[in-house]
Amino acid sequence: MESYLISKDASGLLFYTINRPEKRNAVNDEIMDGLEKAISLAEAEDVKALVITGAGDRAFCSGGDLSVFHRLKTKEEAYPMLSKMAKIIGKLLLMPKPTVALMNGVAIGGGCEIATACDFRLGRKGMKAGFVQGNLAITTGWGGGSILCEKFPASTALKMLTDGSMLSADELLNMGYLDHVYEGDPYRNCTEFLGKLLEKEVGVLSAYVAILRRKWSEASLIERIEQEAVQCAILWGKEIHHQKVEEFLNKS
Ligand SMILES: CC[C@H](C(=O)O)C(=O)SCCNC(=O)CCNC(=O)[C@H](O)C(C)(C)COP(=O)(O)OP(=O)(O)OC[C@H]1O[C@@H](n2cnc3c(N)ncnc32)[C@H](O)[C@@H]1OP(=O)(O)O
Repeated sequence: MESYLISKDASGLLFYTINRPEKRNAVNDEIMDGLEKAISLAEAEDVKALVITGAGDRAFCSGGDLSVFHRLKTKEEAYPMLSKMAKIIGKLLLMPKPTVALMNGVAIGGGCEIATACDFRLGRKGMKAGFVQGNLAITTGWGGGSILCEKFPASTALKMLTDGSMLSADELLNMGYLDHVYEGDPYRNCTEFLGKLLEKEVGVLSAYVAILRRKWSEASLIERIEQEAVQCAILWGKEIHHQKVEEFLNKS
């Protein structure tokens, strides 16, 4: 089974689907590479927006694949992985087309970081999301913390990050993290939410998103994302982090 799927519909939407439902769509190197490929493909003239989603109805993305990444013990071993995904999420953040996180299920840790980098976030009724990294004695490491602090009020962002709790779809909607909560077919709900955006010329969409991208570039957001990866790698190398990951893997 392909670990990710890339498809394009007639209305100009490019879909990137994380296809590892048996691992709650956890991110490994292949998923990172697939996301980078989808971001590149979305630059095509006929693409109006990039939609990121997950296979199945249990999880959007459960973050980094702990069964793989827990082998990374030191900050020197963790940094290349963190920096690789931080760079890809930086490309997602600044890509010249609108982006949508179609959150078909739970989003955890790095899964929230991917969603936060998108322009719009749609959540399936009943889904939950949480920046749980603090519970694993690390911080976000793929840029999600820096982007959250850029896009949301400081207290909202800091509470989400330091709390490390799973928040319900209604809570996420009320705080403005989700733009819409949907029931039923994800594709239909996504196209209905985008609505008249899909009638606009690509040049208009690109010009509008450029206003946001320019703001974030001038705020040195890419540099801040890189610093976040460096900081996460330092915490990653500490013993307490490895103990917390072992606890999760032993639970499983
Ligand atoms: C790389 C760091 C990155 C960052 O911060 O930058 C991070 O993302 S750190 C955070 C990492 N993610 C997590 O801690 C989430 C761990 N997973 C869970 O809490 C649950 O699995 C959940 C809530 C996603 C789904 O719970 P549910 O009860 O529906 O399923 P199971 O827990 O039974 O899991 C099914 C199956 O999937 C495997 N699984 C789930 N998440 C991950 C993961 N992140 N990495 C690796 N494997 C994962 C789980 O082990 C089960 O596998 P099985 O072989 O069936 O035992």
